[in-house]
Amino acid sequence: MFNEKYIEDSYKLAKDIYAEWGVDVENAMDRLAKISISMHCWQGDDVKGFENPEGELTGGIQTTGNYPGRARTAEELRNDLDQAFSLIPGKHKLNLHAIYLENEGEFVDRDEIEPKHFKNWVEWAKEKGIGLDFNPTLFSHEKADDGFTLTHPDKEIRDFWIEHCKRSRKIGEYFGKELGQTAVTNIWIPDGFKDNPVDRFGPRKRLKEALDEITAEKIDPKYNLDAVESKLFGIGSESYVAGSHEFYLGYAMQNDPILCMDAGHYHPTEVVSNKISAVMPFLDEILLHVSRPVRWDSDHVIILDDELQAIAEEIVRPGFEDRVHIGLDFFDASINRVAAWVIGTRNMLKALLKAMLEPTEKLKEMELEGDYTSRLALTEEFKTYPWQAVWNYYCYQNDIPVSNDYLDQIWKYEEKTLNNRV
Ligand SMILES: C[C@H](O)[C@H](O)[C@@H](O)C(=O)CO
Ligand SMILES: [Mn+2]
Repeated sequence: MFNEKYIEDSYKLAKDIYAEWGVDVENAMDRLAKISISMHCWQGDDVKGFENPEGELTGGIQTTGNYPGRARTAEELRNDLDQAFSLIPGKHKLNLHAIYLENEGEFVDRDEIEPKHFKNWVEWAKEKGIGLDFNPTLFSHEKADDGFTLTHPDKEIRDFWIEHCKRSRKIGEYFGKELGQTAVTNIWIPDGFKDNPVDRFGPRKRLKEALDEITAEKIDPKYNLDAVESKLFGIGSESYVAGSHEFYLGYAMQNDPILCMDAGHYHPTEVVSNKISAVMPFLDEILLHVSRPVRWDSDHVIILDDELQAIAEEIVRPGFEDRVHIGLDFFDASINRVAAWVIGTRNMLKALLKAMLEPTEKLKEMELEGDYTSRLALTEEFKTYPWQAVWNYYCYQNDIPVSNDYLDQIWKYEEKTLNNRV
């Protein structure tokens, strides 16, 4: 157990050190407490869901690893989520996919989903006092097996997926009404070509028309916000993806949906952190899928690396917390899945706190005066300022295990619960 005296003493020291720079650590902790991270359900079961868990994961995304203990039912997944949330400070949200419906033994196809299939999730979320977000699932289905959904040349298939997305928005609206927190319903489609297409325009035109039809019914943004997620390429769609960044940026600028940017969905030399300030002058709100691509869109658990820190800074420095919805998107089946959630979500929070402990206004002044030497010297120094003492205190105050102490709970849960799932 982390020593309480050590936590309190080091916090006091850190508080004084930051105060020298005019940084109020208590304000930073209050600011952090207001941020809700949307934790994704699909880390808990390798994106299998409960519609057809034996089915194959398609859409050009992949989980690798066979660590024991994957959740096999909604109840198991909720128990795992309870365990994860108990090790993360703050009140957060859960991001659900349509395939996480509860269909009471009956097959419910994607064009038939209704709010009632998610009522247990809503009851659970009410009990926990958390919000829910939603995603239609346009993969892992026979009607998506050829890699096309909303852009499909066959109108019947397109209509099937349009109906699925329409119903998904109504489920988002239901979440918003029931839980008193706006749900974000995010559309991601895998549609694309392995090799160079002749017609690049046709699928994009069909996608625009499909989105227009999906969003034709106005839903009060108090309850549901639509989001559209772009991608550069996927496995099997290396040459062309219809829903590219430019496509959805244009769509979001002309229409209501908010833009979703996933950290793994760009060329490896491009970073989402640098895109936030570029789109914010034009868009009211955005959604992020914070992920970690390693050589490809591999969806590794996010670590406290430079890009995660830069994303946090780009949210915090301009004060965009109310305009940027922070969602996580990673799925690693090679490690304890509850730990994956806890490590990734704690890292997102750490990065945000670290950014909140920066004397941004002073650094901006230096920049405006052209003193780039001080800017560089200080931004480097602040990297090793005692933010960790503040983070530890924040966890301690929230009654959440401090530092690696949370691992004890992970191992106990693994032994008592996860290891029994054979
Ligand atoms: C399961 C998610 O919807 C999926 O990861 C999507 O958000 C994505 O990023 C696909 O590459
Ligand atoms: Mn994503």
